[in-house]
Order: sequence, then structure tokens, then C-alpha cells
Amino acid sequence: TENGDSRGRSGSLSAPPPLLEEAVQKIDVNPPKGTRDFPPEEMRLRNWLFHNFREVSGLYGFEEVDFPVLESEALFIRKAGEEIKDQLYCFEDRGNRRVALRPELTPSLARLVIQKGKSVPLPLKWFAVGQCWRYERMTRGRRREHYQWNMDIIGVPEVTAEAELISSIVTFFKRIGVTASDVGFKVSSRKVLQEVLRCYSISENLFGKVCIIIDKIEKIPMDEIKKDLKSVGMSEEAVEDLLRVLSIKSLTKLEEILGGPGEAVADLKQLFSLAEKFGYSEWIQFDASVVRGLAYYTGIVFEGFDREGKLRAICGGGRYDRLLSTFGGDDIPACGFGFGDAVIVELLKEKGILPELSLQVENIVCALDGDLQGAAATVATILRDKGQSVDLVLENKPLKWVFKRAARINAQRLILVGNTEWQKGMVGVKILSSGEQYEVKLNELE
Ligand SMILES: OCc1cccc(Br)n1
Repeated sequence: TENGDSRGRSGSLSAPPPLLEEAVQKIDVNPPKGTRDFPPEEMRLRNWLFHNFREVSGLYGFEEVDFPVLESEALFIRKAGEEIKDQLYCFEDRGNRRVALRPELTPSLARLVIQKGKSVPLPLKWFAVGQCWRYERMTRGRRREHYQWNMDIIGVPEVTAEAELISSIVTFFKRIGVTASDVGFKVSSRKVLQEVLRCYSISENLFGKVCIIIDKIEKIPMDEIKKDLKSVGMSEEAVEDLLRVLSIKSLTKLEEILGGPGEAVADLKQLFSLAEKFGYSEWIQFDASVVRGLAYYTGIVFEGFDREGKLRAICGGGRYDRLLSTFGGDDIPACGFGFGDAVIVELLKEKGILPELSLQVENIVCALDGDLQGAAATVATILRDKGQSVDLVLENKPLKWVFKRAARINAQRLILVGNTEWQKGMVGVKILSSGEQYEVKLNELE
């Protein structure tokens, strides 16, 4: 409390006996493993971050949507060996339904698009900010929940959609003070992989599995990658060639290796040309090793990375033209990205550009005598009806306590309701930054 001790009005140190029948059972006051509380300071930072997510989404004409955190497990059961499936936070509910806490937002978005069907004219530009979950063995001490900003464009087959999405993330970075010297985007296309696999007449249904293995290139030893690729049926030669292609960092080289302009190179050339027009060329680079860890991507994929290489991917996304049809919907082209709330905060801390966010209250209103508490409430209401924020002192407290609280909540003005002034229909006002003090008629208080 403001005066530092925890005594109630009675001043007795010991707490009154519990009124409940059952004995007091001391609970763990920490949140469940892998989850976070958001006390005021953390909540201000989260609100600032989400405000910027929403502002940028609005700048791009996107509409906000949301879905239940709890979804049918079937939405996330894919057979490509993704980490996201191994860590699914799933269970059987009391109705014996297999359900899961969503590990990502895209499948829910796809479900809603299909549900809406023809009633929503394409293209759709939807965004969401939602909590996503995974059940990871705590051995790695990583979080089990995070908030993701997603933006998705449904119904646009052209690369202009991916270019627009990357532009929106660049706009977001610039708004929060992150520059092209701090972060970049590695961009590639899964069609590169497709073209290589076709050269070795490796069947399309291996495509998802191969992508998931390749996505682990920087996370597990190379010989394990090779072993996994062979285990899904790739020959030694195919594996070597694929890894060679994936190490390419130039589009010209890629075109040579792939033996001429295919869809992958054409898409990527168009993306880089659009990046020029959007003005974010310095933010992106081609990197054939980017495949992303979600099986449903079918074309351009990209991920935001910190140029110092200290952090995990900041965000990622790509084209997923087949997802809606795998859910029984029409064959509608789509692309989108996910942007987590944790790595970006680590980056801002690294760069020393966390925003200064403090509680700001315009007024603290205090009754100088116990019997003026009602008058103080009247004053608070007058100010609040004018749109002014008021911290109303709710108990009879010494002025020293009031000044201490005013400083803690960054109040701009102290409004004192005292007998003498109140009899004249006035209140005392003290501007806390300058110390200036004056009396004002209640009906002139603004
Ligand atoms: O980025 C993968 C992911 C999904 C759900 C929760 C968390 Br934490 N992380």
C-alpha cells in the first residue's frame, strides 16, 4: 500500500480468521508453467504492441476477426511431421470430443472463410491478434503460450499479395523504431523445392514432409537432415542436389541451377520488383534455405530475422493455396503471416528501444474531511463526464499519503475538496508539476 505497511484500519497485524468453511489451502500464486501474467507494466507494453499491430492492419485496409482459442483437434492434424502437431495442446472434453488449444490462427481463419462461403466477396483482407498454445516438455523451459498477430489475404493468386503483406510488416517495424539495419526478411519459394523434387520424380505427397525436414536445417546436424531425407525416400544424389540448391543466395544462380526460368524464379523476380516499388528492397534478400515449418505453404515463403543472429525468427509467413481445399472448401488462393509477441520484445530490449510507458492520470481527487467523501465523488463525476481521468481517493487518508500516491500514478493535478471552499461552491486545484495552486468554482472546473 502507499504507506508501506499492510495494516487494515483496525491496525491489527494478524488477519481475521477465514470466514470459509473449508480450511485455507495455500495456492501457488504463479501462473501455470510456460504461461505469463501481465501485471500493469507488462500489460502497457503488450497494449502498445497490439495497438501498433492494429494500427498497421488498419493502414492496409484489413478487417479484424477472431476465433475460439479452443478448436476441434482435427483442424491441426496434418501428417507432415510438424513440430506444431507434436506439441498440440489437445484433450478430450466432457462430451468426448477431441479438442485443442489453437497452436496457430491460420486453420481457424480458413475454417471461417469456408463457413462464410460466397457470402463474403473476395478478396478478403483479415487480421487477428490471438493467443496460441503448444504443450512442450518444460525441459526446454520455453513458453507454452504466445500472442500472434496474423494478416491474411484470401482470394489473390498474384505475388502482389505477398508483397503487400511484407510491406505491412516493414511499416510495423518502422513505426516501432526498428530499421533495415536491425532486421531483414529472407524470402524464397517452395516452388524451388517442388522443381528440384520433380527433377528427381519424387512424388508430390512427400513435399510437405521434405519441407518440414528442411526447415530444421539450422536446428539439427546436417547428417541427421540427410538421414531424414533418405528415410522419406530420397536418393543420395537427390539429397545432395537439393541441399546444394538450398544453399543458393542469388536468383540468377538459382535460375542457372534450375535450368531456366520456372514459376519459382518468375514469382521471386516479381516479388523483388514489387519490393522496389513499395520501397523496401533493402529489407529483403533471396535465401533458398527458407522453407518455414508449416506443411501447408505452397509458394513464396518469408521470415523476419535479426541481422545480429541472436534471436529466433521474428515473424514468418507465405502462400498456402491448398489449405482451404484440404478442409473441403473451394480451391481459393491465400497467403498470410504470423508475428509473435515475444521475440520482437527481446529485439527491442537488445536495441534499447523499448517504449517508455507509464500510468498517466490527469486528476487525483481527495476529500480533506471524512464527511466530504460524497462531495469528492461529485467532483470526480463532473471531471469524468468531461472525459478527464480521475483517481478518486476512496478512504480518509493523510495528505502525505495522497501526495505520495499522486506521484506514483503520475497525476497531473490534485483536486482538494475542503469544507471552507466547498461552502463557497469551490474546490482547490494544485498543478503538481509546477506547484501552482488556486481555487476554482465547481461549474468552471475543466
Ligand atoms: O511459434 C510456435 C508457437 C506456437 C504456440 C505457442 C508458442 Br509459445 N509458440
